[in-house]
Amino acid sequence: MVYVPDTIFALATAPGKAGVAVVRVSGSLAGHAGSALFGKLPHPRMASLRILKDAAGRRLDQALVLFFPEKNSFTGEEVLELHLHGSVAVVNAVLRELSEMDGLRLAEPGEFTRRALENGCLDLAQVEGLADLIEAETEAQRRQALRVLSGDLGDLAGGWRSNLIRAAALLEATIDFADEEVPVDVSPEVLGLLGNVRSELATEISGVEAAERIRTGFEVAILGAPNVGKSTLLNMLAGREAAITSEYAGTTRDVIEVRMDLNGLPVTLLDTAGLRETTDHVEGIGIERARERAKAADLRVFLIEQNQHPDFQPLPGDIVRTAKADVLSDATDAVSGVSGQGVSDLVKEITTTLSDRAARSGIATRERHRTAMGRANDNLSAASAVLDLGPDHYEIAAEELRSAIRALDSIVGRVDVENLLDEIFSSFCIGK
Ligand SMILES: Nc1nc2c(c(=O)[nH]1)N(C=O)[C@@H](CNc1ccc(C(=O)N[C@@H](CCC(=O)O)C(=O)O)cc1)CN2
Ligand SMILES: Nc1nc2c(ncn2[C@@H]2O[C@H](COP(=O)(O)OP(=O)(O)OP(=O)(O)O)[C@@H](O)[C@H]2O)c(=O)[nH]1
Repeated sequence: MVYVPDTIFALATAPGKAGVAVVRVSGSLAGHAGSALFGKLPHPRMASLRILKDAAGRRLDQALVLFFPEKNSFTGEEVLELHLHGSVAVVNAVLRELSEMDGLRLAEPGEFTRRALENGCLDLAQVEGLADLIEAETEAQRRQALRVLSGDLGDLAGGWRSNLIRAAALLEATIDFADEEVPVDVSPEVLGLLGNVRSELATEISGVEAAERIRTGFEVAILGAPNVGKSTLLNMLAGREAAITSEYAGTTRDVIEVRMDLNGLPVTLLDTAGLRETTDHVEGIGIERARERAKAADLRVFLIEQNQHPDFQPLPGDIVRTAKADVLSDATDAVSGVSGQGVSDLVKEITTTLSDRAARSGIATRERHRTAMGRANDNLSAASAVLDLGPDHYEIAAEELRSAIRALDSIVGRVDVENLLDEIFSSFCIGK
């Protein structure tokens, strides 16, 4: 018997009151569900205004409806979209009506996208891009996610794949004719192909770190002695009273986080406990946390009281400013969270530093991609090494090429990814 998946439905827009709410239905019964709710289906992919009614003929809502035939929809299945008045009562009534129809059930998180993947409408990298696009809060995140959703990573991997398949074919041809006179030595061409792929892999691998930061955010820690004005500066940067400030040294103990959008880059600012020797147990824990988070941060901003020698060492690339610019006679390279002096200059320096790092990102965005590319790269360097040993070793080289191709195929989910799917889709919201 042919397996027919359930028809699924869910609210696709955010729950709660809204101008319009979209309920999506996908599966072989989507068209039936539409006919049951409002009669004759509209032209495919054309919006049409209809009265939705329950099984007893009572009105549920007046809605714009869309029908996508099989193979011509987001999921690749029949899809029905109901653009409802966005009230809790309307949405609940329509969801209840759908749940009472035979063969229909509520979708699991990410299940629409999972079907798009299973039906070949999206590859695995595009699914990741879609997840990132929905999570995107800043411009850099949106642009990066959209690139992956559009298939750029799959295209890149596909290009490498073609080159490696050509290289493998050249080797196979030589292997097949091993006992005969082979007129041409294929190894220069094969090495050329491998060399190109390897250098592009190396570039992409080196960009993943920056792309991961764009995805998850850069961390910037504000550090300095107690009372130097770290919390006051954080509040000025955040534009709100995120951290408690006081004249008592040792006020901040937990790490305070503030999310910001700096020129399109997602940044988490960290306010930390003032660094000093202390006998206070709780303050000591705070200082330990401050040191750990500062170490892991992408960038550190050190605030230093004029004429004081801090007992901590800025790393190269870190930013150093003198505190309390407003009470200094010479406020060069100083900043004040009270008067705002030097703040825009500080923000500019943080932004420039992080933008330079973000610019190193390529197309690949995840550790998963880096691992796959790294494995392919290892296979290719092994292949290149054995090629130099002569035609007797071409079989081994060809095997390494096949492994490299398999590694690259895992990027788009062509192989070896079944176990990943649950993990990837569990992060989706229902209705996506
Ligand atoms: N109302 C609505 N808006 C939406 C979506 C949606 O599902 N519904 N999307 C959902 O995420 C996004 C748009 N993405 C979509 C991607 C593919 C298809 C689609 O029908 N694809 C078919 C046909 C392509 C074509 O004819 O050009 C296909 O891929 O075969 C629809 C929406 C954002 N906006
Ligand atoms: N004049 C002046 N006073 C400041 C400035 N920044 C902070 N202060 C004052 O300095 C004191 C300490 O400020 P905080 O922002 O709490 O300092 P902190 O570095 O977070 O202190 P800890 O939590 O103890 O590490 C408060 O009385 C602030 O009002 C500044 O730029 N100029």
